[in-house]
Amino acid sequence: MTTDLAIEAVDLARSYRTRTGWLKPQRKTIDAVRGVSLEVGRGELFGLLGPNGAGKTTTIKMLNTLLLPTSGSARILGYDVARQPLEVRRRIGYVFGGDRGLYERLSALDNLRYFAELYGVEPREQLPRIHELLETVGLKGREKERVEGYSRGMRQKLHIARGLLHRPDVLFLDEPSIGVDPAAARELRRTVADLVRGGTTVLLTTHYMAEADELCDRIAVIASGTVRAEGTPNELKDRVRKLDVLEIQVHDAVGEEHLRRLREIEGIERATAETDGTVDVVTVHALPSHGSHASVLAALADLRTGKVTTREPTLEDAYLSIIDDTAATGSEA
Ligand SMILES: Nc1ncnc2c1ncn2[C@@H]1O[C@H](COP(=O)(O)OP(=O)(O)OP(=O)(O)O)[C@@H](O)[C@H]1O
Repeated sequence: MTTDLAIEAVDLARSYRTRTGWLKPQRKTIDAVRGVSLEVGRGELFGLLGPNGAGKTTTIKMLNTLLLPTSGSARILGYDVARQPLEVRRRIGYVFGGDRGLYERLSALDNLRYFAELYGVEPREQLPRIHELLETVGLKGREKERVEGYSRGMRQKLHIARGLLHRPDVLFLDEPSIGVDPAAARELRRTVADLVRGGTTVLLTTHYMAEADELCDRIAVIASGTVRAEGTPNELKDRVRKLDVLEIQVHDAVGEEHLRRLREIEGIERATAETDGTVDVVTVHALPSHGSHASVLAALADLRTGKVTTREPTLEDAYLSIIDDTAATGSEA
């Protein structure tokens, strides 16, 4: 079967039926994914971003045949996920973040041997393939150690090696860098980029915007089960390029009232505050027409303010603006 598309989803939807309450159980339907359409070309690295509960994992589970869609359809390399699941499974790998799925008491080598057997890798091919993958993910030399002594980054690399044993054409990576330190996360990104250079198609979910910006060819932002925006990282950033982003350090606690005052200033589209433990940082997205910074500082006049900086909008700014629009149109679930 030949097609240029590695992943194609058309109006994919999935609802879950749950029961709430104990004495008087009530049935509830959750529409986790409500009509997602996506096209990912062969060899592309495609990112799926969205807040908690947006429907990313549910979408991935339908694409990798773990869940049947309630409606809509999807094809992987031309094979239908509902009607040809075995053809699909042979060609995909699935790596999810976290601690599940590895045997702690076994070495990395024995884990990979076990999974190679399970995935039906030819016995003669198993060891060479395992050593090649240990090299690819940077675990060579540590393969005889038990997984229980592995750091989180090493486990994630081992997960990736496991997902690649049967040479899948399409790899689903669900939050691969969750809980991984910055240096290990950088190495993981390098591994993923190398895979894509080698021709593997990757669908990645992540909550780390810098990671998505660095890695992804294209991104879909999903919220409340539907795609809210799609494009290259630069195209998404273009949505907020017209805005000035202002960051103000504040040495007192910033309250809701301050943010409300800021949002009332004409030309200010968004105001948020974050703390790094010692200092609060207020971030303001403003139209260039909003005038001087004086009005912003006036709204924070009762606080001790420090450095004020302006910077280029990032993918995170674009993402937050897309998610804000979703909330503003009242379409949150
Ligand atoms: N097995 C299930 N039974 C009932 N509801 C579920 C089930 N799995 C997911 N959901 C619900 O479906 C919605 C989408 O969940 P999903 O896990 O796909 O989101 P997500 O975007 O992957 O979130 P996160 O970033 O938190 O992993 C959520 O409201 C979630 O509570």
